[in-house]
Amino acid sequence: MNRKSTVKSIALLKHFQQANNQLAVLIDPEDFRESPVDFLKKIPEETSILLVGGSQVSAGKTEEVVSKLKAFTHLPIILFPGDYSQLTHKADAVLFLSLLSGRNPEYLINQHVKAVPFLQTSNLEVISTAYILIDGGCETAVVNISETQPIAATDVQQIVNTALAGQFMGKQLIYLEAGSGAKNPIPVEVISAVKKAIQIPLIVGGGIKTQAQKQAAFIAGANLVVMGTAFEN
Ligand SMILES: CC(C)=CCC/C(C)=C/CC/C(C)=C/CC/C(C)=C/COP(=O)(O)OP(=O)(O)O
Ligand SMILES: O=P(O)(O)OC[C@@H](O)CO
Ligand SMILES: [Mg+2]
Repeated sequence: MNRKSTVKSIALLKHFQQANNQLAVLIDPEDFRESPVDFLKKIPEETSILLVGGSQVSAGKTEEVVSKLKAFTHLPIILFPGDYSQLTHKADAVLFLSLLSGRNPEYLINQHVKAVPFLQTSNLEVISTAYILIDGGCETAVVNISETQPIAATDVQQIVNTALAGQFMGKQLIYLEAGSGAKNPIPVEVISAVKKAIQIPLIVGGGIKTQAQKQAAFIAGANLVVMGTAFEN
């Protein structure tokens, strides 16, 4: 497969820091039933990262899907876990998400403590990520699972302050999330305000379905755009 397979040779955080206009495709292990070969053929040629994770995934599913994909692609696979039980040695890295928009200690710190015994036995690259949920105009899985509220898309000050708080805490990435299948993606005004304020790479995802929406997110300052639902069957 003629993709950007060179990415794997450098640490993935470095890749985020150095590259712009990157596309990551999100695979929800719980819903992944097609052949990995067909899936890899269908996603855009420009895809440089595969994210694997879901808000609720049954035991063993993530490892099974990562192994299947690994057999057919050199693209780096980064876990995007809704729960520490999704961790697997078969992936290359994990977004160590802390849900900073919410006030639920389980998703701010407790999942992380529970992940440590696994991580101590693993070579997974751990990428500390400030995960910020913005209202995308509909109910989303992350809101339901985490029992937290998203920040209103109009509250740009609170979003910027949350992102900067994450940076000051030492997070290595900011992820602005409208929620999987969101009606409204993160507004470009929000992306550019956050981008202007922070010095670390910015990931944007949720509700991005078209080339135009993806391009708008890049122009506003997203280093990496995540698309999932658009490529689900
Ligand atoms: C630190 C470790 C090991 C895990 C992080 C645990 C935390 C803090 C998670 C943040 C909250 C959360 C539940 C995130 C889920 C992110 C995700 C994979 C969303 C994708 O959602 P889908 O499962 O595709 O949604 P649908 O149900 O709509 O398909
Ligand atoms: O499924 P979509 O809406 O593309 O969202 C991708 C990702 O940001 C969800 O966590
Ligand atoms: Mg899903």
